[in-house]
Amino acid sequence: MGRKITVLGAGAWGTAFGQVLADAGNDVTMWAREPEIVEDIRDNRRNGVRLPSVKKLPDAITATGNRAEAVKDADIVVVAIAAQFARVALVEFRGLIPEHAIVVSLMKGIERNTNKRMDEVVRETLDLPADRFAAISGPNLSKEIADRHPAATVVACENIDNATIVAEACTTKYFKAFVTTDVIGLEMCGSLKNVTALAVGMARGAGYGENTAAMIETRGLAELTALGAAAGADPKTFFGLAGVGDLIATCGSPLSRNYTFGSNLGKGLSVEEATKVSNGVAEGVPTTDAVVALGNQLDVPTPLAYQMSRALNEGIPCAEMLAGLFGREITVE
Ligand SMILES: NC(=O)C1=CN([C@@H]2O[C@H](COP(=O)(O)OP(=O)(O)OC[C@H]3O[C@@H](n4cnc5c(N)ncnc54)[C@H](OP(=O)(O)O)[C@@H]3O)[C@@H](O)[C@H]2O)C=CC1
Ligand SMILES: O=C(CO)COP(=O)(O)O
Repeated sequence: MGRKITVLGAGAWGTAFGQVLADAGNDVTMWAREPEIVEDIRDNRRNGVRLPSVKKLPDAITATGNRAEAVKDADIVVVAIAAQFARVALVEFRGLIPEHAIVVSLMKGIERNTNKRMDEVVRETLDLPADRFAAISGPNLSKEIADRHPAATVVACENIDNATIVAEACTTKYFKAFVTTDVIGLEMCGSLKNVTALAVGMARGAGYGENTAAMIETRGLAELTALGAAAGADPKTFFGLAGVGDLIATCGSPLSRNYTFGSNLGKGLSVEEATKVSNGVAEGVPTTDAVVALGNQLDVPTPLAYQMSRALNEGIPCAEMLAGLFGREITVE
């Protein structure tokens, strides 16, 4: 049975996921703050600004810039806003979202200054009980999914029945959703892999090859697993689609904004220059410092995030960033 689903944020992933939801038989309303994007989706079934590769979105997608109208009677509300702006954007929806609706986050980031995950930010801002919050994360490069290439993802909710409702709502012939109750694990995977992708991109941009990339990915995985476990996640989550799976996709593709941002740094661009040429939000950039802070808070070493933070804040070159990953002492892997 098709549901009424609203997507807040018509960026690349919000729009591509809206298409998945429409393909799965749901009625989809996109909310965007820019009138040009609303009009383009509503009148032309296009999002020429954020997802130009899709020439025609499904007829079951419409758009509005009116918040109350967007979420009225929604069964599911999907949030796909740049993580650092989630709080400020969502506060405007407080009290508007129907009492029964499940709220789903697609976002992959940790909030700067509070060091909070998106499940914490969304629930706090909307005053939402845990059983009505779900997160979706996995190897989901938006352009490939918009092209309907086969892919899979994971839906996490403390209430497995609600995770299943969301998974069913986004299942199509080409998009497969698995479920879990490990919300913290899923959030940590999605956010922290972006820091690793920045570092791998930087190494690639600097001209380093497979050994270097494999070293960063493996050490990155160990770091995000340790931090995730300390935050309360199930370590097994890090070895599934949302962990290793997303690391492989994000660290291996120029379609990733984080990888590309890092690659531009590795080629010698400054953070300002890399930001200017970035095609959408590179969540790893603000998340890196939040990961270092979270590591300090939880007493977990985060050498990769720390060195990446030096690259972003102090402009250290890639060779120095990588040299700083390891001490002189020989340790057990
Ligand atoms: N692209 C991908 O492949 C994937 C992305 N994700 C995650 O999904 C999230 C969204 O990514 P994506 O859609 O690709 O990013 P984009 O950069 O394409 O879009 C970001 C969206 O956030 C909106 N936004 C930013 N600031 C505000 C604000 N103050 N108020 C309201 N809306 C705001 C933007 O609106 P505006 O256009 O007005 O600026 C835009 O709709 C990120 O956390 C990302 O990590 C997860 C999986 C895959
Ligand atoms: O999360 C993603 C793929 O799963 C998208 O990565 P980027 O945000 O780096 O583009």
